[in-house]
Amino acid sequence: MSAHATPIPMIARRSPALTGVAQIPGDKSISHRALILGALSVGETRITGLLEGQDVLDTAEAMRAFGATVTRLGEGEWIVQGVGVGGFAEPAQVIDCGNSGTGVRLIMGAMATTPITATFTGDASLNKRPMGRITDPLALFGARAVGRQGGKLPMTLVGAAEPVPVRYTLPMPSAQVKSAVLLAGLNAPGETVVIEPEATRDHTERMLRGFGAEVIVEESPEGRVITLKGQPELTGQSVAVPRDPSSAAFPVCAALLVPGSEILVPGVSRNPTRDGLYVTLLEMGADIAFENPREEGGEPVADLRVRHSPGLKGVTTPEDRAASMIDEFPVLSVVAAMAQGTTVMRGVKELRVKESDRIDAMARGLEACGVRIEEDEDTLIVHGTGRVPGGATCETRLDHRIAMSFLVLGLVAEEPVAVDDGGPIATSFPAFEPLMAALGARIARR
Ligand SMILES: O=C(O)C1=C[C@@H](OP(=O)(O)O)[C@@H](O)[C@H](O)C1
Ligand SMILES: C=C(OP(=O)(O)O)C(=O)O
Repeated sequence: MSAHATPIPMIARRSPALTGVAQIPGDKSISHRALILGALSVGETRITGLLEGQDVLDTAEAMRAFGATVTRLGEGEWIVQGVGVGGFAEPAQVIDCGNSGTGVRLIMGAMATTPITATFTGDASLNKRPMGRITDPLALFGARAVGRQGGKLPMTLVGAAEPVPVRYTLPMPSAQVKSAVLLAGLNAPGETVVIEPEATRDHTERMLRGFGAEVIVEESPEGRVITLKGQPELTGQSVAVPRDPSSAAFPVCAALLVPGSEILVPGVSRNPTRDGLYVTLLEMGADIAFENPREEGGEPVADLRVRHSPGLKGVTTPEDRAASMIDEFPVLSVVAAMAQGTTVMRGVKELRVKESDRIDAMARGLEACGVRIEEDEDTLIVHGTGRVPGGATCETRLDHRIAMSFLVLGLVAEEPVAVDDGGPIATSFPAFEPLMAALGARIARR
C-alpha cells in the first residue's frame, strides 16, 4: 500500500536491563515466497507463522489480483488456493507493492512467462529502486517491460507468450534477482539455469523443491549453479514459517549493549545464508548461546540466549560475508559505534539501493549522534569508542531498518535518540514497539 501515512516520530531513551523472552514474528523472505508459491501451485497451501507486516500483506493482495484465493484464518494462519504454474490471470488493477523490493521483484518474475500484462507501482522509496536488474533477465525469457527512464517503477510488464528457458549469471549478489529468474523459469520449457558467484539466501531453492519442482544445486568454479526443470506441477503444501533472524537482530543487539540484560529469543532461523550478523557478533566478543538447535519448517533454528556483553571489539566483515547479513548492517553499525575500535564493513554497495541508501542514512545519523564515520561507495567504517553522545533526531527515509537501528542506539546513548518517522517499521516488524517495551526498552511515540 503506497498511501503516504502521517509520519510517526519516535524516541528512545537509556534503558534499564532488558529481560524476558522475545517472540520474533515470521521470516519476511519466507512469508513472501509461501504466498507466491502457494498461488503458483495446484490445490491448497496452509501457512502458519506468516509475517503480517505490510510488505507481506501487499504480496497477499497481489496474489489475489492474479487469481489466487488467499484467506486469513487467524493470526499468522493463512490459506492459499493456487492457480497452478502458468495459471495467473491478468490483474484488473495496478499491483501496488508498497515498500517491498522482494514483493515486486519476485511477483514480476512469477508472471513474466505467462501471456498477461500487469502494471506495478510502489511507495516513494520503492519507486526509486532499480528494476533493470529484474527486467534485463526477464527480457531473455521473452517478457517486455515498459516503464520510466532508468528502469524505475511504475512499470508495465508484458509476459512472454512463448517463453524460452535462460542461463543467467547474476551480475550482483541478489536473492531477489535469483528468485525472479527461477520463478520465471517455472513456466518456460526446458532447463533454466542461474549461476551465482556469491551465495545469497537460498529460500527459493529450498521451497521450490518443497512444492515439488526439480531443482539441482551444484558448486562450480563459477559459483553456485542452480538448475530448475521447467513446467513442473507444483502442489499446495503446509508451510511453517520460521522466525526472522533479521528482525531478531534488533532485540539481540539491544540486549548485547544494554548493561545487565539477558533475553531469550526462541526459534530463530540459523540458515547459513542468513547468519553473517551472528558470526560477526561472536567475533566482536558477544555473549550469545545457541541453545536447542533443531529443524523447523525446513530451516535450521535455535533458541538464542543473549547477555549484555561489555568489551565488544571492532572487527572487519569480509566482502564474501556481506550477502549473508545484508539487512543487518544498519544495526551492526550501531553495535560498532558502542564497541571499542574500528569496524570495517566491506563489499556493502548493495546497501545503497535498499529502501534508502543505507550507508548514507546510517553515516549521517551516527555522525549526528557524535560517532566518527568513513565511507566509500562499497565500504562503511565506524570508529567505536564504547560510548555514543546521542541527542539527535535521525532521518529514517521510509526505511524500517534505519528506524529500528537508531531506536536501538537510543537505549544506550548518553542522550535520547529520536527518529523522524517510525511508521515504516510496520512493513517488517509491526510488533517491534510492544515487544521491545515488554523487554524493558524505553521506546515511545512523541
Ligand atoms: O530475497 C529476499 O527475500 C531478500 C533479498 C535481499 O535483497 P537483494 O536480493 O536485493 O539483496 C534482502 O535485502 C531483502 O530484504 C530480502
Ligand atoms: C531490503 C529489504 O527489503 P526489500 O528489498 O524487500 O524492500 C529489507 O527488508 O531490509
